[in-house]
Amino acid sequence: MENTIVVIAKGLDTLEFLLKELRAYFEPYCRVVGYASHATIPDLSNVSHIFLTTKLPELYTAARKVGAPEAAITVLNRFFELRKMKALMQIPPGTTVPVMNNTPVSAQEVIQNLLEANVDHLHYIPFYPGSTFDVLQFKYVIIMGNSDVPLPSDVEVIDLGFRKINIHDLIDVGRKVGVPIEREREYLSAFIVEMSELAKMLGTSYAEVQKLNSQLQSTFQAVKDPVIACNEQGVITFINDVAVELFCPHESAIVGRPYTLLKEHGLLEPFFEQVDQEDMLVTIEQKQFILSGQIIRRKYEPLGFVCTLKDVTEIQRLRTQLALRGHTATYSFSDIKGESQPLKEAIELSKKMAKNNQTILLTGENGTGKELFAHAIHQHSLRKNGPFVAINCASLPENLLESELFGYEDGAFTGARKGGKPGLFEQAEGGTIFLDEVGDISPAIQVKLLRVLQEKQVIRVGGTGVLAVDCRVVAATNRNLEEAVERGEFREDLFYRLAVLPIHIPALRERVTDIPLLIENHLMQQGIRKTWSKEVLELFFRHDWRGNIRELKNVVDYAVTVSEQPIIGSSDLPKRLTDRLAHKQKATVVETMEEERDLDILYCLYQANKPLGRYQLARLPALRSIGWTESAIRHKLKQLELVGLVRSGTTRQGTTITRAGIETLQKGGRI
Ligand SMILES: Nc1ncnc2c1ncn2[C@@H]1O[C@H](COP(=O)(O)OP(=O)(O)OP(=O)(O)O)[C@@H](O)[C@H]1O
Repeated sequence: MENTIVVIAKGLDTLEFLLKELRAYFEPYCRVVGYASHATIPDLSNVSHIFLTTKLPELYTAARKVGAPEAAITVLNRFFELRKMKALMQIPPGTTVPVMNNTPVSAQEVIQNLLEANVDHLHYIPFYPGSTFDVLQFKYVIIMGNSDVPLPSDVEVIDLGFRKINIHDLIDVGRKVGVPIEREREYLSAFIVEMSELAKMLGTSYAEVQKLNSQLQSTFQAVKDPVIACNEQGVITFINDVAVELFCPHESAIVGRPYTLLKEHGLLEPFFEQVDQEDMLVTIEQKQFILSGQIIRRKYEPLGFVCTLKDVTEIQRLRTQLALRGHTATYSFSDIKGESQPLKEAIELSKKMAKNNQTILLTGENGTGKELFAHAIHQHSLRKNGPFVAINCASLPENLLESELFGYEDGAFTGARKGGKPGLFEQAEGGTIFLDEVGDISPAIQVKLLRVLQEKQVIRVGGTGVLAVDCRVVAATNRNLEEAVERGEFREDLFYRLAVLPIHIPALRERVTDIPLLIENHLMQQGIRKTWSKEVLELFFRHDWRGNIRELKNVVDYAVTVSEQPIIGSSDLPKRLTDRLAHKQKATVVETMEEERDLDILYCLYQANKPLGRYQLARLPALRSIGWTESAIRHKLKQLELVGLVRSGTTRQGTTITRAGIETLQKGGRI
């Protein structure tokens, strides 16, 4: 399963807001994508986590239809930004206030949230598009970030903003997908700071805020590590059960009492004295913990401190797990299934080249198995006992990719870790580094990479010292790098350095005889057995498989999920696949694969009926599911413009289809 999280929302505004929040927490460790429930959601059978924004059954049904049966589907727990609640607290008790949202269920959900948080001094009534009562009879209306209904100006609108994701949901899933502990701790501290600022703002004590917000309480209980917060007088304002167990198992009603009541309270003293401390290794009850504390200040005024403890054995376990995930090759040649001649030749060649120490360049379309080959080559090489470090060069912004690859020195940029950080080339010492999507790297990184390949040396970002590295490079790309060189987009000298030993991985359409074996193997891994009608297999043999094995696996998962018969027939296949085959039969003019691919893009522009940028095109499920990337779309649009089928604006105005483009679609039987 891919390390990808999907969020499905009812409204686009909410979706956009939540995507930003999720991406900030999970990226670059896990990909996050989102869909509105009314849009066509592509097959998600490869996705590990699906989040729904609200409890609506239609969202659940949408997720079940496209997700793998074993994917975790979670309804996000969400809560308002606490500071926004100040306005609510000032409404006189007993006032009737409509709570507006885009459906009755979500309006009710917000009311429930408010009541659970003990903000129960008001009488709330759900209000949504279509509600029959006249809003004018009320003095206040609560809205959540947007209002689909125009509101009269004499009603006081209290905007609680979009509800944010409960930090507990982030932490919980973050641990499963490999978000580092540092980020978890950073979020937790920020959350506590927000709480304490709110307390000050409302003029209440921390304890009152804690009472006010049961949501917060459950968050702290759900955090599995001890958390203690004190105000500036050293009075305990939060403590979760794990911390009670560790520091004062025989006491009760601890909140509101001085921290000196805790066992080992001397450890917290520096924070009380407002001395900022580095993380410390401490031993409590014969167990080792990392103690981190944060002094909470608003402007220069101290508000107290928060301490968290992390069990060292747990940290070590997580580190090993991450290291194992990132730094070992998990597949060998026996995992590459297929008996066709082109595949056998690619395997034989790879086995021979594996023994050599030279740089290998794997080429092939998306989803052909390049990554699988890279793992297998490492396992078959003399470096097999060394690390295998993989990175997708297209998935990170330029500066992050640079520091990931080459490392950085202390103080290289704001937020740089103390003591610097070794890059992946250093971490791959004695092993192999796999540079996936190498064709997408920027000119600046191309220069740096060339240096590593030529000199076998790296210079960390912000550093001057030269470090010798000993690792073998295996790179992969789905771009035609020779063409990129001709167009001046890829350095020629780097191309020759990378393509010392080139291996081409054949596309699935060049080895359709492997399809039955691939299907059987894929289903066997999930313990499923199914029979496929002859008609379906014939369709599979004729299909273009532009997303290759990844697309095949998705189609198979889809068919297995929707089929209710013992034998899978063509009616169980995704519509886009059968549609495309139907179009293909109609087409007389368009024959080559390349032209088919052009038609896909032209058709999307035709359907959109307005200019679309390459970013928007790359996010269309119809193009993404068959492997179109943003950079591939950019090149294709340039080609189509040259032959007059599309027109692009001078700046970022997007691209439109021309009359000639529409005629091409007609000739191709698409419209
Ligand atoms: N010969 C094969 N036998 C079994 N599974 C395969 C084979 N080739 C590819 N796969 C599976 O197909 C999926 C795509 O493979 P992989 O990620 O290696 O492709 P890729 O060429 O690196 O794709 P991309 O260019 O998009 O990164 C993976 O789930 C992989 O396990």
